[in-house]
Amino acid sequence: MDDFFKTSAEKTSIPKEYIWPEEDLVLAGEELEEPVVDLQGFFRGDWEATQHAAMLVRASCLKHGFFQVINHGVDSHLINMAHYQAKTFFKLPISEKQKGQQQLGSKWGFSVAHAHRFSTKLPWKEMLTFGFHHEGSNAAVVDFFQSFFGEGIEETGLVFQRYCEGVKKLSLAIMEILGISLGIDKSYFREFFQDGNAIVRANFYPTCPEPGLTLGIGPHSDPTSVTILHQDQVGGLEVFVDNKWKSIRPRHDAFVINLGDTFMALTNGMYKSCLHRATVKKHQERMSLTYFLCPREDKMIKPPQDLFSSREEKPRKYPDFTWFDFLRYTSEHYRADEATLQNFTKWFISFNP
Ligand SMILES: C=C1C[C@]23C[C@H]1CC[C@H]2[C@]1(C)CCC[C@@](C)(C(=O)O)[C@H]1[C@@H]3C(=O)O
Ligand SMILES: O=C(O)CCC(=O)C(=O)O
Ligand SMILES: [Fe+2]
Repeated sequence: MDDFFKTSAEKTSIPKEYIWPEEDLVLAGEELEEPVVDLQGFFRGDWEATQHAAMLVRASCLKHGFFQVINHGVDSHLINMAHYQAKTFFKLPISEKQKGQQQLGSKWGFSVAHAHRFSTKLPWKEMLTFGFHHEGSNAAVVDFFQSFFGEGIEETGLVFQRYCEGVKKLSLAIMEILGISLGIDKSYFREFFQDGNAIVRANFYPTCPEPGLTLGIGPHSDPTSVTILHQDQVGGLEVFVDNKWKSIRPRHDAFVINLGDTFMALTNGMYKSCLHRATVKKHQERMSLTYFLCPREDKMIKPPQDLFSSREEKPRKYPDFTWFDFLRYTSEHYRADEATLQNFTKWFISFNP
């Protein structure tokens, strides 16, 4: 592990714990031609533009669960400030960052490579993770930063508090568009997530002496509902479509949206959760900010009536479960990969026949 903290010039190779199997390292061939969905018309209340946006969202969610949004309503200055604060945090001495070290059994705080949880296929990244409640106190994020890292980090907390409030609004707008795209009541999913929360994470991917042997994050779909991600201009995010890894060209004006397993279950498998990974680079470090939208923990994950029928053509694909059950599975029993929902379903049914 000590190697991780050396400067890139000092490193000649990477520790074996960071080396991924060859099948996970197959290079991306081309860029994904995913739709960029313009939300301006939706926010203005323009019916035709909203239908067009919903149609693009539907096509990409039926296929792979990935799209980008522009004119998303989150202030670009606020996004820049959030990146700046996150970068400033990751550049602190390791001893400062470790003051708020993620503890075993907790999701929150600073962690390097999940090294306290896993011992192989470690991701080449540092993370800072905290929670954000949609209906929580408007000082909760500031409180998190102060209690984990002490005084002097208030500005970072304030910026992230405002950033989360902006992204929360976007997340609920996306829920409305997803509802429209599925032909159900447009407020159905917005209301479902209104009292939800988010796992918020800044990912920092340092430069790597052997980028061809490791990954910033391995192939997985997010177990959460919808992920709203903002990345810098370096690039590294890749999505698995048509049996190939495809790279995503970063757009500063866009948020990346990818569906997670919980949303797939909420649509009875109709919309796909997106299989993705992140690569790292030899000479460029990279950063991304992720907002993993989650329902309230006791909410039942069950598709709305229109998306299944008791007759043969649309049977239920997953059991009724709560987000609490699924979250516990992915934090205590299973490291998220491409088959999380499938394996959770088997595991859950074996305990709840
Ligand atoms: C519920 C969660 C588990 C993870 C953090 C949130 C949402 C996404 C999950 C994760 C990012 C998927 C890939 C594997 C993982 C271990 C990671 O590399 O960070 C996952 C997260 C986690 O368990 O911390
Ligand atoms: O950094 C990225 O582009 C991807 C991050 C990611 O997939 C995750 O944090 O779940
Ligand atoms: Fe992810």
